[in-house]
Amino acid sequence: MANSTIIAIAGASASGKSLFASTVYQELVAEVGGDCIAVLAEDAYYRKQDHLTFEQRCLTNYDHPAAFEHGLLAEHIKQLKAGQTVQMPQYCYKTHTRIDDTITINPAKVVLVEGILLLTDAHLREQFDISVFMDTPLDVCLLRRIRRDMEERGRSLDSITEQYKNYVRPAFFDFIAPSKQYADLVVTRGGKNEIAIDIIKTKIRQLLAQ
Ligand SMILES: Nc1ncnc2c1ncn2[C@@H]1O[C@H](COP(=O)(O)OP(=O)(O)O)[C@@H](O)[C@H]1O
Ligand SMILES: Nc1ccn([C@@H]2O[C@H](COP(=O)(O)O)[C@@H](O)[C@H]2O)c(=O)n1
Repeated sequence: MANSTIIAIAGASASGKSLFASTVYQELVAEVGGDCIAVLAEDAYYRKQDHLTFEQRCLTNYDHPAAFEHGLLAEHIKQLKAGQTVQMPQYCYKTHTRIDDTITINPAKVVLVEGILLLTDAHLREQFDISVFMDTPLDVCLLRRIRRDMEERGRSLDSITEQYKNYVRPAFFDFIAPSKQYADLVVTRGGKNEIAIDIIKTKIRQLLAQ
């Protein structure tokens, strides 16, 4: 299957990107089937850090573009567009590195890609047909991140606070907020904005009908 449409969903950490992408995916996949739509996560492309100790990995700045293998993500998007299957890496936030398994992603007419720094990279931007920016207020993102990182990513309140002050907040102002200019659509209120979800679903249905 060639000529896929690639839809990027960017925005701050815990702005609702994953929820937005998975809601669109789940609601459409029931209707159109798994062959038509696929999801990639930028987080899956965090660099492998097997050569570092756990203590060293805790010091990495995970909000800087250098933390990601964006070249591999761009390559995978190109392969999907060319009708080829890719092996998306799997990432573990508890060990701060990839696990050995991969997830097979088959080419699909519409591919959703979600992640914090997607719109900051010119090579990636060239691959996107539609770009969405989740414009959730930063204090709301922080509250959601604290809860999520404690419940799902094995973090303490102290470690979340330190990482937020040193890396997450500065990266939002240095990289993420300036990348909003590249978005076609800006979504407020996070991953449960039903009107925005419906707009993207309607656009995808149109693409699938072509
Ligand atoms: N509009 C919303 N209302 C309530 N909770 C939300 C909303 N959007 C996202 N969340 C919750 O906030 C947390 C972060 O959302 P997530 O989609 O993982 O963000 P991101 O992928 O941008 O980091 C999750 O626990 C998610 O369920
Ligand atoms: N080992 C890691 C890797 C990443 N992070 C944080 O994840 C954020 C991006 O993922 P979202 O789902 O929140 O968009 C990013 O802000 C990193 O700080 C981490 O804490 N540990």
